[in-house]
Amino acid sequence: MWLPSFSLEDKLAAITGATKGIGYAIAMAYAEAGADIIVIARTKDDVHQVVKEIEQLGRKAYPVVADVKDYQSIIDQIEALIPQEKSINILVNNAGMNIRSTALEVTEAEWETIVQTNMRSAFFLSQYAAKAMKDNQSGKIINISSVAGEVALRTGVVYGMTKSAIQQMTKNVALEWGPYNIHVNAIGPWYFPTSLTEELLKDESYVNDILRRTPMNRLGDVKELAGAAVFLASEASNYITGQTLFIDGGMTIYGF
Ligand SMILES: NC(=O)C1=CN([C@@H]2O[C@H](COP(=O)(O)OP(=O)(O)OC[C@H]3O[C@@H](n4cnc5c(N)ncnc54)[C@H](O)[C@@H]3O)[C@@H](O)[C@H]2O)C=CC1
Ligand SMILES: C[C@H](O)[C@@H]1OC(=O)[C@H](O)[C@@H]1O
Repeated sequence: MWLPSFSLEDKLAAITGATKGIGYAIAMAYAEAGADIIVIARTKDDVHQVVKEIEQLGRKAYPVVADVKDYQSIIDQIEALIPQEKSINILVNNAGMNIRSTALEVTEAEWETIVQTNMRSAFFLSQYAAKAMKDNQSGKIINISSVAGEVALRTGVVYGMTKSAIQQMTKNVALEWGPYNIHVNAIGPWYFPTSLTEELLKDESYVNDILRRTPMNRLGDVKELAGAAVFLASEASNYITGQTLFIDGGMTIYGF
């Protein structure tokens, strides 16, 4: 057999921000690939709606209603919810947000919100998941970064800093946890229509600016990102760790 397995059968995946946009696409693709899902987001009704959709696929789903800034609440809910004999096999640190202030305008409050949401939560949830993965000598962590972690965007210095940090964290913990067979990778999207980008993408001239920087001359579709997320969660990526895979229509290689 040469074709590796892309199946997530019998795996338990925890996904932050799993009720909308990229996180929702990943959650549904993982369920279709056979995984049970811990659905983590802030809005109770949204979380329970996604739980229902996953159960309709024949998978188990566990609702965790929390703000990732309060990552301890997430850990406590997971500990209370999942059966003793189960533990997280896959963690997707997806939840993220941006406040698009210029560097001269950024406030400390904005800094704290962006840093705690995008960076601190990802590290401490990774640390929590990795402890069980180390015992199992197996695990997959996928961090959702952004092209903003690789190149300068006009959409906020603090956001870009957190995404660069996510890419560096991916490398560092991949180095430390490689001996435990824990694979840690990141995905760096360019623009995908979601609620995070909805307002921006209503501006035709802004979209034209995006397309001028995009060799494929179009925005992404979250379904095109879900496939890479399944690959990085499956056995098919078992010798890949510490990498950031840019899913960007070619944007990060566009020189001139
Ligand atoms: N949509 C895009 O064009 C791009 C998105 N990204 C990244 O992809 C990830 C997902 O973004 P989208 O799906 O576009 O956003 P979205 O806003 O459509 O969905 C984000 C999800 O995360 C949840 N979330 C946000 N802050 C949270 C918090 N503090 N606690 C718990 N849940 C929280 C939201 O409720 C939602 O379910 C983010 O990390 C973002 O930085 C990166 C590059 C481009
Ligand atoms: C590509 C960026 O990550 C994108 O830019 C924004 O303004 C949004 O915050 C998205 O994350």
